[in-house]
Amino acid sequence: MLEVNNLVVRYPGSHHNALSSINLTFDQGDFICVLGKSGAGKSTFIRCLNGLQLPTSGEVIWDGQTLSNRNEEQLRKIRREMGMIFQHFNLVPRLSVLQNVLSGMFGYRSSLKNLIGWFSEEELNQAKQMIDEVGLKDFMNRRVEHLSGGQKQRVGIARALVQNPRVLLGDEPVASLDPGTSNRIFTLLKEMHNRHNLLTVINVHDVTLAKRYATRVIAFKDGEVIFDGKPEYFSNKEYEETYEATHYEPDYEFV
Ligand SMILES: Nc1ncnc2c1ncn2[C@@H]1O[C@H](COP(=O)(O)OP(=O)(O)OP(=O)(O)O)[C@@H](O)[C@H]1O
Repeated sequence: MLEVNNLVVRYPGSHHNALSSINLTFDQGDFICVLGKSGAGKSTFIRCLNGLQLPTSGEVIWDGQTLSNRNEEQLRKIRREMGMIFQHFNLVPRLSVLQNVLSGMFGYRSSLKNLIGWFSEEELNQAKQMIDEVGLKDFMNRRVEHLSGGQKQRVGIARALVQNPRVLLGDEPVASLDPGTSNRIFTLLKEMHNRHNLLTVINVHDVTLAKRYATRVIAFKDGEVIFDGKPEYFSNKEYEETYEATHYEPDYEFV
C-alpha cells in the first residue's frame, strides 16, 4: 500500500544526502519502529511518507500512485488517510480536548464550516468516541494547557485518528515523556493500531520500546537503511552499528 523507491533527499545548501536511495515497502498491519541516532534521517523519512517533505529524486508510492507531481489539494486528500503525531503534540493549548480533536476533521470539511466552527451531531459523536478510546472521557472540556504530557499525546492520537486514516505516522511521539508514560502511550498506540487496522510507522529513540512493540524495526544510519527486520534480530551488534555505542541497555521493568 505504501512504498518508497530510490528515495533521495538532499536539503538545499547541504553537501550530503539526508536520505540516500531508500527502498522499502509497507503493508497494512505493520507496526514499524524507526531507529537511528540524531541526524540519521528518521524525521526526513517520516515526512516524506505523507508528502510533507518532497524527495530530491525517487518516489513515494501510495496506493499505486506516486506522491510527486500532486497539487496541494491532492496531497491534502492523501494526508487525510495518514494521521500524524508529534514530539511536541502540536495542539492548541487554549482550546479544549474536544476542540483539538475536532480540528483533526478539518481536512475533509468545507473551509466555511471550519471557519464558523460548525460540526454535525455525527462529527461530534465521532470525536467524543475517539476521546473515550484514548482514555480521556472525563477531560473532554478541559483546556489542553492544563493536561500532563501523556494526556496531551493522547489528545494528539485522538486528533490523528478521528479522520479515520489508514496510516499513523509518529515523529518521536514519546521523546518528551518519562519512561512509564512512554510505555503507556505505546500500549495505547498498539491497541489503536490493532483496533483500526492501521499501518503504523513511528520514530523512536528508545530501543526497548521498539523491541517490545514493533512487528518490524528499521534502523537508519547516515541516511541509509542498515537494518530492516523483526525486532528480535535487532541485537547488540545492530545496536552498536546504529548508535556507535558499545552496549545495549537490557529491558527494565515498566510500570
Ligand atoms: N530543514 C533542513 N535543512 C537542512 N538540513 C536539514 C533539515 N532538516 C534536517 N536536515 C539534516 O538532514 C539530516 C537528517 O535529519 P533528520 O532530522 O531527518 O534526522 P533525525 O534522525 O530525525 O534526527 P533527530 O533524531 O535528531 O530528530 C541531518 O544531517 C540534518 O542536519
